[in-house]
Amino acid sequence: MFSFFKRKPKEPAPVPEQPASAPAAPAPAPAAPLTTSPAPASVTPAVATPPAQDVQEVPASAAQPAEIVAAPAPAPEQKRSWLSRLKAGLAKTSSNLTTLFIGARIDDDLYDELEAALLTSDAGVEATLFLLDALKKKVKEEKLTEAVQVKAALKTLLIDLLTPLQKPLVLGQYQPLVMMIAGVNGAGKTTTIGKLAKHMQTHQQSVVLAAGDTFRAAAREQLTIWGERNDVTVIAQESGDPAAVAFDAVASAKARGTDVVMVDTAGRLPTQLHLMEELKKIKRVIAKGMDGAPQEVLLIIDGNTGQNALAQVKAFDDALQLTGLVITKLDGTAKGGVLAAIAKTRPIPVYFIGIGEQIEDLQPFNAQEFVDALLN
Ligand SMILES: Nc1nc2c(ncn2[C@@H]2O[C@H](COP(=O)(O)OP(=O)(O)OP(=O)(O)O)[C@@H](O)[C@H]2O)c(=O)[nH]1
Repeated sequence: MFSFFKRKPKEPAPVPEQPASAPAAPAPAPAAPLTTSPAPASVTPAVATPPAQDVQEVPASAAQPAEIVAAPAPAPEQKRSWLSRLKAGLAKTSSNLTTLFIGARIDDDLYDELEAALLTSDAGVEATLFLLDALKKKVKEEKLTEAVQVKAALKTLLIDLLTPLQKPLVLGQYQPLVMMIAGVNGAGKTTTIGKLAKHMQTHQQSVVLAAGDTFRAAAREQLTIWGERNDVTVIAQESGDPAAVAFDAVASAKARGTDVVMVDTAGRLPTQLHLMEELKKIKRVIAKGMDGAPQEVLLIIDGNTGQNALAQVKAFDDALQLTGLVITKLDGTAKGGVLAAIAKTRPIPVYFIGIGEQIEDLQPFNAQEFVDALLN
C-alpha cells in the first residue's frame, strides 16, 4: 500500500481555435510554479526515465513545469492491515501512555504519571514539559472534566507536534535523485535501502545502488546478491573507497538515465570522528559527480535507541545536513516517544517508519496515523 506521488509534466493549456479575423489569443498564463508545500507523507516518484541524452543536472522543476499527482489511495484492506500492524508494533509504547487514563481523576497525580510515561517513552524532557504545559492549559481553557477528554486533548497536541515531521520524499525532481544513507551499525540501513528500492521499482523507478559499506566484504556481497535477485544494478568495488563507489554509481546513473541512486554507507558511531569525516568526504565526492547531489541525505535510526537517537540525529545532521530520517524497528519498542523528542529538538522530516522486516513494513510517516495507533 506504499503511497507515492507522481510528478508529471504539466500539459500546456489547450489554445482554443480562433477564426482568422479574431483578435490574437492572449498569451497563456505562466504555469504555476511547482508547489513546495509539504504534501501528505510519502515518497514521490516521477516522470518516466528519460533517454540518457536528456539527462540533466538541474531540477526538472526548473526546466519543465510539473505537478505532483497523488498515487491512487491504497485498498481499504491494505490500509487496515498497515494500521493494525502499526498499532501492534507500537503497543508497548502505547500501553504506558494510555493505561494511566483509565478511570483516572484529573489531578496532579495524573499529570505526574503522564510525565513519567512520556519520559519512559523517550519523548525527552523538552517535549514532555511542552506537552504537559500545553495540556494543562487546554484542560483549563476547555474546562475538561473527564480523563478520556484529557487523553483526546493530548492526542491533538501530539498530532500538532508531530505533523511538521510529515513530509514526502519527492521523486522525479532530479535526474538522477541521489540519496545518501547513513546511520549507526545495525540501524537498518541496508534493509531499508532494499525495501525502498523494491517500492520504487513497483512505481516504475529505475534504481542503482552503491555498495558503500566497504568495511565489511559480507555487506558488499549481501547487497550484490540482493541486487542480482531483484534486478537492481549494484555498483561495488573490491578496494575500499566508499566515496569512489558512490561517484561511480552517480556516473553510471547519469549515463544510463537511471532515476534513483541510493548510496549505502558503513555503520558508524557519531563519536568516531574520523568515520564522520569519511561520510563528509563521500558527500563532497558525490557533489563532484553531480551538482547539488546528494539531494537527499537520510539518517536511519533504530527506534529502540530511545534518547540516544536524538544525539545521533544532532551529530549526523551537524556533519551532513540531513534532509530526512527513517525510523526502523518501531515494532516491539517502548520508546516510540522519541519522535516527539525529535520534533521538539531537531525537526527533520521523518520520511518513513519501519515496523518489521517485510517490505510492506516500511511506510511513509503519517502523524495522525501514528498518534492514533499510539493513543487509541
Ligand atoms: N524488527 C525489525 N527489524 C528490522 C527492521 N528494519 C531492519 N530490521 C532488522 O535489523 C537488522 C539490521 O539491519 P541492516 O539493514 O543489516 O542494518 P545496517 O544498518 O545496514 O547494519 P550495518 O551494515 O551493520 O551497519 C536486520 O536483521 C534487519 O532485518 C524493522 O523495522 N523491524
